[in-house]
Amino acid sequence: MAAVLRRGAKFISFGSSQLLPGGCKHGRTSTLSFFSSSNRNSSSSSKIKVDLDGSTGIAVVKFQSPPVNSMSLDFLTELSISLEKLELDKSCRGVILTSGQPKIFSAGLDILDMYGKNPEHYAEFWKSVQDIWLKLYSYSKITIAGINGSCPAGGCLMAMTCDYRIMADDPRYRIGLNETQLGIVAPFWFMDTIVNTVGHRTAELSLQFGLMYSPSDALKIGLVDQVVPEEKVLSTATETMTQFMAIPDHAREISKSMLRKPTVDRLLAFRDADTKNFVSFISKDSIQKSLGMYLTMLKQRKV
Ligand SMILES: CC/C=C\C/C=C\CCCC/C=C/C(=O)SCCNC(=O)CCNC(=O)[C@H](O)C(C)(C)COP(=O)(O)OP(=O)(O)OC[C@H]1O[C@@H](n2cnc3c(N)ncnc32)[C@H](O)[C@@H]1OP(=O)(O)O
Repeated sequence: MAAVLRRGAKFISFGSSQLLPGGCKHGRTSTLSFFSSSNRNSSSSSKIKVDLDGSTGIAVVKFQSPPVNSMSLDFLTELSISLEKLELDKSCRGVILTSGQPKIFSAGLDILDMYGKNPEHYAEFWKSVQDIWLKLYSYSKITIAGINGSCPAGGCLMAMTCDYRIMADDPRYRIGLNETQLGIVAPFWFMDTIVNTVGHRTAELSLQFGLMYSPSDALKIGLVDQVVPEEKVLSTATETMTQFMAIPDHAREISKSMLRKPTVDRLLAFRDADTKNFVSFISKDSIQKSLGMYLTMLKQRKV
């Protein structure tokens, strides 16, 4: 624990907030590529690229929203549509979520969607966050996160919805639910998800301190399942997918659903109340002030 906190102390501090170790800067343009082979089915919206290999049944869903794949309303909407199409596509049996941006899996929820907007926008944004979680946590197909970069807060939540997590072995990368570091509180279903992933005691420490883990520490607590060299993330995800695919789909699917249904049902039962809570919490002057300071710090932090 002390070791984890010491590592955490390397984060840049600003008031009560801390940042992930930086150093990487990103271009804001991206190049889209298309496959022509008849066995491959590629589609690309502006933020999500889908490459479905019909011969294996594996779809790679790549986030390509520079600079940091933050989960904006547009990002979430495009991802939701892509996942829905793949779920309906009988030729797809499994989905690998990964990033096309260097050093970042996803920077989590887009803070700009939670700052300086009106309550209607906050409600629409929050419903889209709930929607992507509900979709992924109850996704019938196999999901594997190929975590090829840092993965704070909402990024970590998205990775935790997957059936298996493989993280790149780069000590600069971090993963975790760091909400308390921003002065905000992870909602109950974020908490349920981490409890289901690492167990109650580890989740308590993790959530209260807003801990961000290196790949090796994340492996120790079971937040990720495997750590491999970065260049092997995708091939390892494909190999792992093949192992999942060896299990009869219906048996695997029903097992997943039985294990996750109580958690999914809890959000479904309180979805409207959760949206109201979010809107009222995020609209508070004190929270807006914290987020504003955090954004300023993010923008000023040039190394
Ligand atoms: C009782 C409770 C009831 C209800 C609940 C209520 C509310 C709370 C729930 C909210 C749950 C929140 C979940 C979240 O996901 S919040 C987001 C958390 N994310 C972070 O803290 C990550 C912040 N970012 C970083 O640490 C670094 O950017 C990162 C990812 C390590 C990358 O570092 P680096 O490569 O050096 O890149 P920069 O820092 O220079 O960033 C480039 C550029 O991107 C902007 N940016 C970064 N992250 C975000 C973000 N999450 N949203 C929006 N914009 C982001 C950054 O400002 C830079 O912008 P610039 O214009 O300067 O280029």
